[in-house]
Amino acid sequence: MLARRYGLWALIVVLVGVAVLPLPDFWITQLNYIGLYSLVCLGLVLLTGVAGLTSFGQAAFVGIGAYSTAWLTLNTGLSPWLTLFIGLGLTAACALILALLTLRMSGHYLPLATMAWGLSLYYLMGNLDALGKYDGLLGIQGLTLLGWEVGQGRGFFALTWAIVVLAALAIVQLLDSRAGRAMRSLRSGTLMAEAMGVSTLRYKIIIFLIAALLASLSGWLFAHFQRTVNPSPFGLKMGIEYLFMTVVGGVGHVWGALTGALLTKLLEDQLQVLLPQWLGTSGSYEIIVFGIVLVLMLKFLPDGLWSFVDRRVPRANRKEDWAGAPDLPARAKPEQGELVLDVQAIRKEFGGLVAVKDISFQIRAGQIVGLIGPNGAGKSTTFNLISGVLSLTSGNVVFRGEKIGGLRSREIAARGMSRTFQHVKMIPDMSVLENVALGTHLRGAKGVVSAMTRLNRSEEKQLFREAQRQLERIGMGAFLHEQAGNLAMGPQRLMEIARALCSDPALLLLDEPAAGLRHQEKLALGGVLRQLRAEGMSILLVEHDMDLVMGICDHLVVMEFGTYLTEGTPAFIQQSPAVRAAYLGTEH
Ligand SMILES: Nc1ncnc2c1ncn2[C@@H]1O[C@H](COP(=O)(O)OP(=O)(O)OP(=O)(O)O)[C@@H](O)[C@H]1O
Repeated sequence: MLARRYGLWALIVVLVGVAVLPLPDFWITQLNYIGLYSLVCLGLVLLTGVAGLTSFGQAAFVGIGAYSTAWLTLNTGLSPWLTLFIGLGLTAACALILALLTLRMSGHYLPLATMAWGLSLYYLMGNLDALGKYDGLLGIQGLTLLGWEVGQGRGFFALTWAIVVLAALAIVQLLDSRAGRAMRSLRSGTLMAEAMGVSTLRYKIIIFLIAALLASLSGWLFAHFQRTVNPSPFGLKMGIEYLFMTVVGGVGHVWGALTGALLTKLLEDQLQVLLPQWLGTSGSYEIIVFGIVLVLMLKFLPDGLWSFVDRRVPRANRKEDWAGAPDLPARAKPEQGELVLDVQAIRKEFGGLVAVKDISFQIRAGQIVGLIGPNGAGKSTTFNLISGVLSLTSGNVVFRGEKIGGLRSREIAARGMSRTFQHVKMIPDMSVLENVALGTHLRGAKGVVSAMTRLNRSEEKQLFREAQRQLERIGMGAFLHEQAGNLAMGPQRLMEIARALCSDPALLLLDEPAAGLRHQEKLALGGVLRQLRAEGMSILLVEHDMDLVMGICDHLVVMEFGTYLTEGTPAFIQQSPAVRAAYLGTEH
């Protein structure tokens, strides 16, 4: 725990030591390059490690930062400190356009798109006369800061590493915030995040911009350090190398970016000298070694070298400093018995298959309604139509008097409907408390800049207080600091319910909450649901466990082959010959 708390200070002490000790200039130069690479890799940690978006095109953003300051300082005489911001602006504009064009792509299309823009920008730099074609631009001025030379050697070292440490710190703080939790939820797909009210595209764009800006900043420093720019350090090969460094260091860890940049650069230098000596011939043999190292790393240490350290350093529980935080604002709740949900002849067709055929039913405030039927009856599809995960073919859903058919799931969540999933969706490497705090997303407002600068602390306390309150409400107060991935199935499902409750819903949709639970856990779940109803919550339950359904539901709606079969009290449904026949698969 001490290691985590004082790790950053240890790094700063080492950096100051390097700056003042009489190390050979060669090593300072190497560390300067490592700092420049680290900035790009930090962006890749966010982009690839956190959001799961693979980019081979980061070197192109380095190029935009480098070329814009090179051209502007050489041709207009502007100060590099001004051209920095012009370069960042240009990068942001390019990144925004690329993000809007490519971030909706999934699978292998996004990495291919990043390669395409990496290649395009490389050839653009190499073919424009104004940018000196492949010879590039020469004679770029060094940096000075308040009269100090910081363009070379130790001055540049201090400047670059101060920026790297500040950027790393800002990202660490960002990831531990409302915005950061939303970003961390992106890796497991968009379904859960959207259901918690997160605009996943918006956060992907923000991450893409941050990564591009860090790369551009690195390019600005690079141009004034090298005093010359040409296209080769900004090509696809370098784009791949940045990703290589980050994966080797640990793409899921902020400090993995620095580790990867450091070790890759050091190894590259040593191999460039040693391999030709050993082999008795010159050539880029280090690339071959890197290729082999990467394959072995992906096989045996896929989370990177930093994960090796991370696993061995104990993690302290989050300090519980939110006891006195004020309550989050709560929405007005419907009166007992008021109509909350009115499902009006909803229909879903998948090609020729009618999965849900004109289903109608209602839920009133303070009711637990069960949606039951044999496998494949269309329950989950109905559930997804109501919560906005699937679009309606026809029909409508009215929630608290407002038509919500056609709205996105996050828009429906904002209106007070919250859900859990048939297969638990969580962020396994976050604590239970942090996972549940994701449910408060719509009730907070602080964004990326407040998180990076820690101006979000009072809101964070409110969000964590609410998350703790909801966990205690369902009897999970003892699990706050447990890593979510370590929980058994029962507590995982309860955690999802607590997360859904954090959004202050008027209607809770539970998709097979008892699936995979042991008998005692089912009894505990039944108790929690009864307690929620007693507190005025309305619940729609899709469930196969008939003991649970019959024991807690006020009203049941039965489906079969996508159609409405019947509805009524549990006692009525138990007696219904049509329902029995449906479950037994006989004619009725
Ligand atoms: N995305 C999809 N594309 C095509 N068909 C689908 C899709 N989703 C569901 N279906 C089909 O719609 C029908 C209803 O499926 P659904 O999952 O809603 O049933 P269910 O009652 O929830 O079943 P279970 O109890 O097994 O979860 C099934 O025939 C299923 O194969």
